[in-house]
Amino acid sequence: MTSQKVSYLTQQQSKDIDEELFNEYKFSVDQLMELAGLSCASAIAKAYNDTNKYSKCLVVVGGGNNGGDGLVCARHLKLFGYDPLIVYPKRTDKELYKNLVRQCEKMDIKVTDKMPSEPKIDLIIDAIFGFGFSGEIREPFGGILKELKQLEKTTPIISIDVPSGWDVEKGAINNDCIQPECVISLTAPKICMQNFQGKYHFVGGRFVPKALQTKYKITLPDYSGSEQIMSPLLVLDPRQPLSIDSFEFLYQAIARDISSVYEPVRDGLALLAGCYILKKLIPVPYYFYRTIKLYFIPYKINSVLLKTPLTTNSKNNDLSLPDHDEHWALINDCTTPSGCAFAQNLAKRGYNLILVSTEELQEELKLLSTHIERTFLIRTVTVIYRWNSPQQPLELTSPLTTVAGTWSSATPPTVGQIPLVSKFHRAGSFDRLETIETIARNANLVLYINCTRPFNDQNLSKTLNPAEFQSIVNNYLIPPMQLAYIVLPYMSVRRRPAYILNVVPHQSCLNSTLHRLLTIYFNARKIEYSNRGLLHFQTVYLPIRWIRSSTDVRTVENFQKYILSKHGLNENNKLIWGSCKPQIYVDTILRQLGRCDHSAGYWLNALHLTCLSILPKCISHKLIDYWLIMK
Ligand SMILES: NC(=O)C1=CN([C@@H]2O[C@H](COP(=O)(O)OP(=O)(O)OC[C@H]3O[C@@H](n4cnc5c(N)ncnc54)[C@H](OP(=O)(O)O)[C@@H]3O)[C@@H](O)[C@H]2O)[C@H](O)CC1
Ligand SMILES: [K+]
Repeated sequence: MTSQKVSYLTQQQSKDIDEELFNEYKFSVDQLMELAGLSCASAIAKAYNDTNKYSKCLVVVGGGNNGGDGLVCARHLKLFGYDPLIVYPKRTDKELYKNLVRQCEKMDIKVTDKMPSEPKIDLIIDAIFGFGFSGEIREPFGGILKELKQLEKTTPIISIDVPSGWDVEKGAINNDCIQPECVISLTAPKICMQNFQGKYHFVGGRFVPKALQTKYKITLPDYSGSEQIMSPLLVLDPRQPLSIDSFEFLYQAIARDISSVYEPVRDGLALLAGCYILKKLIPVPYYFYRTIKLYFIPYKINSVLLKTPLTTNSKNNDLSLPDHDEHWALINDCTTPSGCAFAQNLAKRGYNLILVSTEELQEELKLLSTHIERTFLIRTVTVIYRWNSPQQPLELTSPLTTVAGTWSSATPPTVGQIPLVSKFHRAGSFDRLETIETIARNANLVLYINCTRPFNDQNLSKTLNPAEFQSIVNNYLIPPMQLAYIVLPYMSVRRRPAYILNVVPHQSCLNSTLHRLLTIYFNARKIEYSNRGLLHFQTVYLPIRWIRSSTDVRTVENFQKYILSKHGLNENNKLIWGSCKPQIYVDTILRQLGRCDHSAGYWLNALHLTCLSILPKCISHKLIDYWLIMK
């Protein structure tokens, strides 16, 4: 999914909208079918664009409009250079369908009744049933779907609108159901697509007038320009071993705020999720396991942490930190322009910094850390996230090991006290928590979450291939989430104030998955924290212009190089300052946390920020824009 929000339709809604398009809006079936089929062919051409590898397409056509879409799609595929073959076992006795078949035959597309016996096919297009499907599958389609299920092992299946045989709302109801690699939802995804685990999900069928959309209170894709399809909604490559902390989780979690639904069983689920062997013993679908793990473990851990306050005052306590009385701030994604600028601003005020960035940027991270230590005479610790190699434990690059306390195997730690020594490393299950907990032990003032990636930027997600997109998501979206889940309770236990500042450089980020997830999370935890005046959460919009002007962001490497060349490092490899002006925010944060004297400046800033937050976005963004230029 891009983090763009699109409504999921029930079967009834789909039928109602369909009917209204025909009856009220006076579209004819063939008009909409043409557009539907064209979007499908366009999506296929986009996802399977290597016509040397993917040439022979088997289009399996059912008796309803979904089948009609398939016939149209076949015709366009032919025009796009593919070699389609149509299997049409139960021909519809209607003029429209006869015409569609004739058009195909005239274009040298073979139409047969039976599945080819020795199919040498590269792609299968499933146009058997769409949202009109219900009940038990009747023949000949039962047999055909069984055959497709076998072929699925070697050949990608692309389903039009709904994977055939799936319940339009419940999804795949048993293991016999096909699992397409790609689905092109028409008009909007049907509810079953919330369980889709394939590689590509497109939305097409750009024909719904605004008024109809308003009437049904649905959100449809925000197609760019003249596009007939929206870029993949959810991009996962099942062939690549997925990091357990994948984007899919966010997608699932966002799809519904499960915290309220599952509250009564939350602890049970968290425990289940914590059992690494569960995945091996019980064949639960991977996404399910992943979801419960990522969503429920934090709750469990949080409660453990909250119940086990660590007596940091005790002299012989393992966790007494040498820097307990110092101010430490954590900056996530500190190699971005704004992250870098915030780091320098905090350092200027005497804060020691925990600088977090991803593996690919470790050189830059080192550079930044040295630069800051030298310039501001403070201490820094660098932490690297390594999300792409789940086998390897996370590494801390600086002396955090020395401040994390010592443990003996005779007194193993509790969940809340996981040490860094490798023999306690809980591979798999609690992977990565060590780092995060260590951060929590050390960051005694500000937790800064920097979310400066324009994930919603449509052009970006379009220009990156699925693997790259996923890597960006894993690298830049998940760390802040985990930090938020794990670090906050820790800080709360020690009565350390936490200030989450979510910095976004692009308007679209305000609708981003991360932002929404953080908001859900913080709203849920607000009472717990705000009673003690410990949690502040704020999103600020710092417009940075590089996104719009970006030229070549087709690869992650280029993307990062681009960021660095533009905002992080110049050609001489010398650090330059970030492009935003964070001083004002840093001041405000520190004052709000009581770390600075209150002053007229504080109130002005507070007022300023409050005003901005209550103004409509379109105005506040303009104002901040203007304000930054003026400064
Ligand atoms: N507004 C839009 O988004 C548009 C979407 N289009 C496409 O139209 C389909 C929906 O088409 P519809 O004709 O309403 O229904 P289907 O094609 O999905 O299904 C009807 C055919 O399937 C047969 N069927 C149904 N259930 C079974 C079953 N259990 N076993 C076997 N066969 C079944 C049914 O057979 P009958 O014998 O009952 O007639 C029909 O043949 C939508 O999904 C989009 O793909 C439009 O093209 C444009 C507007
Ligand atoms: K289908």
